[in-house]
Amino acid sequence: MEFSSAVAFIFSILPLLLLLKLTFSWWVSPILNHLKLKRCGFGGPLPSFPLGNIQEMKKKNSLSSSLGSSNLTHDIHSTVFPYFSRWQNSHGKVFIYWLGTEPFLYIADPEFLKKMSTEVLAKRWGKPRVFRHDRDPMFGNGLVMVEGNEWVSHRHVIAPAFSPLNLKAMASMMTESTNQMIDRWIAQINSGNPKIDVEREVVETAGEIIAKTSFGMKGKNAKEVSEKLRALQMTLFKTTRYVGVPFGKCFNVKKTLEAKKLGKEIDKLLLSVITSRMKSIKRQTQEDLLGLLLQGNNNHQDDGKLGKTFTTRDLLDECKTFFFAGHETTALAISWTLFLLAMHEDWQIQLRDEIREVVGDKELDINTLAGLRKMKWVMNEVLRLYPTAPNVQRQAREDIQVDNLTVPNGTNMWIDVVAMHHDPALWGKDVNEFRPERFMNDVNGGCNHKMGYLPFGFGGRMCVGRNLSFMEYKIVLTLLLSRFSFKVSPGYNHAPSIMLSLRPTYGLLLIVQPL
Ligand code: HEM
Repeated sequence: MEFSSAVAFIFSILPLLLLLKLTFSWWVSPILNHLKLKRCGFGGPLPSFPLGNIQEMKKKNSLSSSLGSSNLTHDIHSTVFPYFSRWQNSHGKVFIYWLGTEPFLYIADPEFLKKMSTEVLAKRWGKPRVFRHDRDPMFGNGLVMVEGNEWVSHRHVIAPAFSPLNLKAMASMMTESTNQMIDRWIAQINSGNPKIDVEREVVETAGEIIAKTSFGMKGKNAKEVSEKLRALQMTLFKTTRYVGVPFGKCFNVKKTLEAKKLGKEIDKLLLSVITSRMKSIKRQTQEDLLGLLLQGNNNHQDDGKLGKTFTTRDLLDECKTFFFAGHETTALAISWTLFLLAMHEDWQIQLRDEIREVVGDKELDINTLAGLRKMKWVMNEVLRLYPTAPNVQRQAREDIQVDNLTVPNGTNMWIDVVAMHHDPALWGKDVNEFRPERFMNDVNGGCNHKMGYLPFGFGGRMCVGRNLSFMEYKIVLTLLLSRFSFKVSPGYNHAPSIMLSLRPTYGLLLIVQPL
């Protein structure tokens, strides 16, 4: 065969080869995987090609996704995850379901989780690759997504930035933003409207706080970055997504392009902050997270690497990661707390008394805040009933043996924290009641399994920012409870739902009265 006809032949069979490859990876391979998982001992709802179980996941629960204003129940699992609640009834607390052609191991059994996680070191866990691409504009290769030895070195550099000593310097930034929010509320109340959507307000304030504490941005700039980052999150999570489905992105090209554009704009804004801070690295005095990371890496090299670990790209991804992982989870914990306190006036009074005794006229610093014990029980109980990070995800990077079951290498995992936090078998009959005192003498709140309470995840990958969130939670609540009392507004519609975090779908309308 002549050279030119050989080339022509190769080109003519290329589409066929491509078709075979796609057929194998999207059709044959998932079927083989399904059979393998069945052989390994896992059941679950029957998937169909190409959506897997997505169709069923979109079906609304018969209870409907809104609980209304008259039924302020905390029994929310079947509202926020109706499909998991249905599948649990027929397949138990551990089963396989499918997002498109990707298998996910659903876990709501803490004993299974304990056995599985003791088998695997933190650095050997993966994060679902199928989410990596989807969430790239938000997290890039930041700490939430990075794996293996790279994760070890990122975590090693980042963790000390959250030490109590470093957090101390951030308290005043938090107080400043909260006081600005309080001034807005007073102006609104004085104009005759005491109904405030506390979720919208607190999320906005927490966005500003994290922009200040992460990248040292203030005023208009902080607002712009935080607004763009939030717009990106909305674009990615407010629309119906077909993660795991072949050509899933094509279902929503407009939103995908919008997310990409926002991602680039944010990168540009943050990049200018990072480069100007790198130039003044020797004079580095700012005590925000970026400043601390730069100080920790201050032997600036010419090859684009910052000292031990971080490139400029790494820093950019970490700044975005802090923003996304940090601000909404904390803000929603504060918002759900205000809601629960509005329902339980006795606890508002108890916390106000504690604030008066422990804080009084003292400065709001980390040592003083440590004395707010009841406030910590309240935070724990709020994160039990309304875990703002409602699930934890992993991917197996090796076969994992749990008793007589094998979790095959590559299996994605979805740990349903909402289900475990509302399981009467773990917490008893009062599981759906707000009882902060259950944490009085037990950090695990009386849960009968130590892996049944996971608001901040588990093992070596547990939330690195939890100290920052404890401090922010206590500062914001102390300032708010010292100035206002809260009641649930008759217009509030109780509809917790998932948009990455667990949030109130229609906002959180409370009646706020100055004390
Ligand atoms: C109430 C507030 C918060 C909650 C409920 C929360 C919850 C979580 C959860 C469940 C995880 C996953 C852990 C796992 O995979 O086992 C996580 C990881 C993480 N969180 Fe938080 N978080 C909060 C606040 C924050 C804050 C304030 C920051 C930073 C400013 C932050 C940064 C991170 C990062 C970077 C990770 C990834 C850690 C790693 O994989 O090594 N979080 N968080």
